[in-house]
Amino acid sequence: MVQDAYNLYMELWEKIDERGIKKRVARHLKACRSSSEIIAYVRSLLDQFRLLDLTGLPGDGKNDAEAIACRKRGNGLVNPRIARYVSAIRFYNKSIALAEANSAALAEAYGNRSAVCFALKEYQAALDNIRLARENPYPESLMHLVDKREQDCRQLLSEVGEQGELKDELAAKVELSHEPNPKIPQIANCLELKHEDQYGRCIVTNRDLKVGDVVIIEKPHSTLLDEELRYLHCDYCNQEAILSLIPCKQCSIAMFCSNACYQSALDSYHRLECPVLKDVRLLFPNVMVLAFRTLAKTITSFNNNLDELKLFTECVEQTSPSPFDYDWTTIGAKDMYATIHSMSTLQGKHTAIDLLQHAVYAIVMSELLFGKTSLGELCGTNEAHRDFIRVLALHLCHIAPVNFRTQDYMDYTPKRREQFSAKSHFTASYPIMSLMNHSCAPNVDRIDMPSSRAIVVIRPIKKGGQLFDNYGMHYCFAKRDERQTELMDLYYFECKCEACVRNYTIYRLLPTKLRGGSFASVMTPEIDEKLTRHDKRAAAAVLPACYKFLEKLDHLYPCLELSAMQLSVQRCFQMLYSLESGKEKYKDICLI
Ligand SMILES: C[S@@+](CC[C@H](N)C(=O)[O-])C[C@H]1O[C@@H](n2cnc3c(N)ncnc32)[C@H](O)[C@@H]1O
Repeated sequence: MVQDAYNLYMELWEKIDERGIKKRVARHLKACRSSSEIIAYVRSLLDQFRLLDLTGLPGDGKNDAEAIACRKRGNGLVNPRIARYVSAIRFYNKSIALAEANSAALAEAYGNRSAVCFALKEYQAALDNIRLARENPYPESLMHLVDKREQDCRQLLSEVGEQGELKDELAAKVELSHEPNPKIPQIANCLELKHEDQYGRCIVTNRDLKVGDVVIIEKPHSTLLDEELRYLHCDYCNQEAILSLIPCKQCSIAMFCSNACYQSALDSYHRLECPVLKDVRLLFPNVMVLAFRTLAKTITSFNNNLDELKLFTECVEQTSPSPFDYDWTTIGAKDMYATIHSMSTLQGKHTAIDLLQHAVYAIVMSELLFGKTSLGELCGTNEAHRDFIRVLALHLCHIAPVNFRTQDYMDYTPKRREQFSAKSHFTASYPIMSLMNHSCAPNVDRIDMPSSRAIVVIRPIKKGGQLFDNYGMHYCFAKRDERQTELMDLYYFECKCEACVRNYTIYRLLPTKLRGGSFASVMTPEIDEKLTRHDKRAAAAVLPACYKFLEKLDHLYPCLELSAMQLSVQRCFQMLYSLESGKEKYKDICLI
């Protein structure tokens, strides 16, 4: 088993340290005039210490024996005395992912999933799984069980009728609060891009914005599903699909909610990444896996024409376009990539050690692509092409940690007081939103939705003011020194936001500034109790009053009441708009 890419880079750094050549290596890296030189130098160091050995990687592939073992683990959980059906389905899904295409192991895994669907009263899903089982060599000896189940499903469906998903009338669509920009319909027309010496590019408003205004609703360029959800959600659209996931025919990693999603993934990135996805997941943290997927998607969108892609990236680097320069009503995949390629890379600000780390990552990614995917054949012995891929990988490794973000969904957590809680869903790249700079006391918040993200104003912003996002370092939850160190380490800037300049205190120590029960008059104990019970109607009803509170009392900022209200608003957003696990509906049938 080889070590992950982080440990590989650490080992390289230790060897450099042992040899007493740290300073020399750092000087050399900082003096490199191009990414190509950095890559060549780091490669020579890896070779010198004989560290780059990827032969021990497990690789990927179908494995019937493992598939059968997983199915048996699932079977252990469907015993009526245990009745952990949802956990069982996770094992069946893993079994489906691992089983050889067109095998009895695959057929049986579908067959067993159909049994659990039946137990969960999901009769249509049970029939779909029975069809999938029959499309594969399902054992004749067990066929009578499936026949009987099929008959029962049809009978029960004809009795109860097909139960369409209950449409949630409260899950209203989030909409922009102002006219959309005609060329960039995902943003309000009042937003403009500016450049300021202190921040670089930033987004400002040309009109007053009030609390509750939704000003951006953006779809991601690329996403990467959280590892824990691999056997529960679709790898392409990220939706929960526990009863209907189908496997990639080649790898044991990606599962999809439909053939349409499978095909879309293949056409945009999965065909190229498929042979190495398991290794890449093993070797890299999520943001870097998304950098890798972005690389695969980009090569694919240029139809593997590396010369054209090279010319294109050179042109983007010379002209430095911003996402505001494109007409998004007609934008194609290539220009879409330009909006990623021109994201902030912190060019020139990297420390030598970061350059070393990212170069190691880029080299490992490229080696996997050359060694195990069709890109090896495509590049052949063309060293210029290989060099270009390494350089492009390095560029994306610089972009990813600064710009790619994770977003949440609401998982069903029956053991907690609040039955749903936010859990990591996927990592995503958003070209427009990533132009927002950070403040430890942000004036906007994010609404995570199933396949997009919205930006909503949480403090009034005057005409000409900048929209400030929060990069995970909020003054309520971390002290100034801690925030500043973190922001410098990750994003290379010294934060001079109002919370840093005025040294706002953390949440627990914030002063209360309202006399009487003004906060409690909006967020009454009764409403709070309803929110705890996940009452969406209550969340929708209380939001306008929360906005009014934040708008009217902003002059008292910072204080406990305003921060508490911002937290309540975030809680309402999650309840109303985030993807919510459907597992709750099985709570009376089984243990989740
Ligand atoms: C995601 S980008 C934001 C957009 C960026 N300004 C640009 O030009 O593309 C993050 C980078 O913006 C800069 N930045 C963000 N917030 C900042 C702040 N409060 N002060 C100074 N620079 C900031 C830092 O260089 C940071 O690494």
